Amino acid sequence: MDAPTTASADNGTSGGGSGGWFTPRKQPAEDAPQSAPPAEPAPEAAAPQPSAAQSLSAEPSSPEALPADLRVPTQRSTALAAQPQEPAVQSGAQSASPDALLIRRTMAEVAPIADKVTSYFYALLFVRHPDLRSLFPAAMDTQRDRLLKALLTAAEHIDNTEVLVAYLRNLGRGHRKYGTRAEHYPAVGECLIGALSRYASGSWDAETEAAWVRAYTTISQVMIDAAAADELRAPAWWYAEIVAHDLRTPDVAVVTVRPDQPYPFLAGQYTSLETPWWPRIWRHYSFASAPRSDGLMSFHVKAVPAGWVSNALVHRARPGDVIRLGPPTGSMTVDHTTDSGLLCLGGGTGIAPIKALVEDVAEHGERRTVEVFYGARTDHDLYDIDTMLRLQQSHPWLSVRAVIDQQAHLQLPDAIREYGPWNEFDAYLSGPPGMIRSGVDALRNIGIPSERIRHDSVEELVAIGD
Ligand SMILES: NC(=O)C1=CN([C@@H]2O[C@H](COP(=O)(O)OP(=O)(O)OC[C@H]3O[C@@H](n4cnc5c(N)ncnc54)[C@H](O)[C@@H]3O)[C@@H](O)[C@H]2O)C=CC1
Repeated sequence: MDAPTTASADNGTSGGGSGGWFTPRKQPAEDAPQSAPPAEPAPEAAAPQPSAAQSLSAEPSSPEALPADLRVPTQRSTALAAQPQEPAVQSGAQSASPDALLIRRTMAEVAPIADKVTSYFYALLFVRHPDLRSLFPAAMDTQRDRLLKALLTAAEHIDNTEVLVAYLRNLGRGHRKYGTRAEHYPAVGECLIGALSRYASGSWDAETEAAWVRAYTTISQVMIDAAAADELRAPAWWYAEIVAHDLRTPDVAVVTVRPDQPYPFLAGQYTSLETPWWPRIWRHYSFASAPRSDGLMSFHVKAVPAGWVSNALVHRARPGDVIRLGPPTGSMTVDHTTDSGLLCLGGGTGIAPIKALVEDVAEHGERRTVEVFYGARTDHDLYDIDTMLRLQQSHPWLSVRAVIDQQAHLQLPDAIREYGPWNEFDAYLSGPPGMIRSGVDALRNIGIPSERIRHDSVEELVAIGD
């Protein structure tokens, strides 16, 4: 996710109130590409929405989802769902706004029946707007619980304008690859309110509805504006040809691709990826290398049980196949304005972005200490250890330690306690959700402040599989 930016009332958020329900203030270009859905099923491997450790306890965001699919990092300060008569975003720390309170009341009522609300929402959407069905994947299973979960989190963080706006801009940009257009937003908003009003009937009233309309109008306007601005500078998606496919273990492949046009990204970021075999199903993968002069990019993919995309990438994809990539996103990137050491924990395929970060430091010619702990269940699972050791040989500032659960009888986060001190280090964590959680705890316990701990969203990591 892009760094949060402060938004003013005019910052693309002032579409509410007039012109009917959720009527966007301005339309992006009419010829937006036709393709995939304004929603995305769960990710498989890489991890969206890098966030500082303080957002662990909450539900950080998914960069790809429905317009109302809001998962935002935790800090709270301001009001997105603005005061009545004042639909724009507010700034400054303050207690919950009246709209936020109304929205949370709705969410509290629907939380126990989230499944019903979600089903009803999609039923409404597809019955009233059958043309939108083709924007979603054929199988909606993984989509089903995303929206409500996201809304619950948005309700929780509705007053956190800064983070929410940054998140929504990212979401708006990310939606371009689905073929989402400005005119789709009112349809989603009306069906969302239709579903909420039906299932939150105990607390629903005109005031509550007005609060939701304001909030959704604001949300959709930020996304629409961001998509329109992005259209001026970047394609909605990139085609990328697979140029190498290296099966490192029976279920882990390193897949190297060549995008059809320049693809700017930063080491530590991730993208969304769609295979030709599962149209409109996008999954997130971290880039496994820093940007290269030849433009090639690679991903480490582990086939997970019932993972459609991951299994296709590992077992079916071959050089010559063409995939699609969404825009790069994520902020688990190296801060080159400091010379602090980097403490990096990579668990399993989580080593992918860590390798990219190491390459990034090397390219910047910095001689910062970089300490990598690479965790795996068995030594066979250390599929990229040779690459990491080669990097260690070339760079005296880099040290790589393998932590094998079976041999060490401890997991990655425990291992770092035996080294250090780490209090002068910036920490980067990449791997399974359990590792991120316990890693953050371990790092905090050894004195690394939260704001110096970076990782992708645990929320997204939890939602693994197809
Ligand atoms: N940017 C990111 O954060 C990325 C995350 N991933 C995620 O990494 C995971 C990789 O899966 P696998 O290779 O199967 O890894 P895995 O499940 O085999 O775990 C790898 C290592 O992480 C540590 N670990 C795992 N669970 C832990 C826990 N609960 N507490 C403490 N340490 C734990 C252990 O040292 C283990 O050997 C996937 O969930 C994938 O989504 C992958 C790429 C990038």
